[in-house]
Amino acid sequence: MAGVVTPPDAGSRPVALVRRPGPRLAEGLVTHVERSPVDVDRALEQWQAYAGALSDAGWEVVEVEPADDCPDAVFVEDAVVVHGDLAVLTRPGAPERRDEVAGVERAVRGLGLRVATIEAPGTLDGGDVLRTGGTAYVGVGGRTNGVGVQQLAVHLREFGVRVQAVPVTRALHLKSACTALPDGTVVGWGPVVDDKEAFPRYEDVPEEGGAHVVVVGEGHLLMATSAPRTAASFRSRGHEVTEVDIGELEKLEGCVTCLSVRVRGGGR
Ligand SMILES: NC(=O)NCCC[C@H](N)C(=O)O
Repeated sequence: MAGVVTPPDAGSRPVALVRRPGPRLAEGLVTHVERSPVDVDRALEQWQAYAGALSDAGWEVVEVEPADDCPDAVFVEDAVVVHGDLAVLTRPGAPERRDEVAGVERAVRGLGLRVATIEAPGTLDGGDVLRTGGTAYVGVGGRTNGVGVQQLAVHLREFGVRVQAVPVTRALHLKSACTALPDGTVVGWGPVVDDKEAFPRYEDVPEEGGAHVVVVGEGHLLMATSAPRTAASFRSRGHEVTEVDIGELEKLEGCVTCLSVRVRGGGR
């Protein structure tokens, strides 16, 4: 498949972990949207194009072993938070998703990362962890609880990261509601951002999908095609924007951020 290598081989490019969607994808959880039929073959094509876009942007794309019994495994970001050379394996808030973590652990160990864990009664989903400017904002109220935030803070203390809990009640994850541009501006879909004041710089975007940006290079953003007006506005501000259609994955409340875990430096 274009752009994807399975075993990690030594190289200087930063690594992006991805996990291919399995045959049970259409059974994935939905919380804030109505369930609609998912075309699994089309989702696989869209995922391949997403992985290809990361590769084209300079990332070494490494596949986590498939987890065919876990419908939501493609949303690999939720199973691990990688900071420097440390991989914090999560304890997903949805019990249905906890079996996803074992394969992700093997992948991060294979990359040479150190491993820490979130333990019961803590819960944490990677999609709730928004890092920008030395702070990790962690969404609490959906899949992540306060104990999970405290445990993450302990794990990230060695990096000098400030951890701040923020409420999430209107979206699945914090990063379903907002993400950050390279300059630290948090961009969000207003109707689902609980506390805009939590961020030093915050801006509304005109489309829900516009709240999801992955910074894949200097000034280079990866976004979904579902937010063309936001993409145009970011381009007019000097960003390069690559757009990918992830429509089948959006039906399961997925977004561009949750389909990969970016490992910048560290590990090997
Ligand atoms: N970080 C994310 O936004 N992950 C999306 C997870 C979607 C999945 N259907 C779930 O409900 O867990």
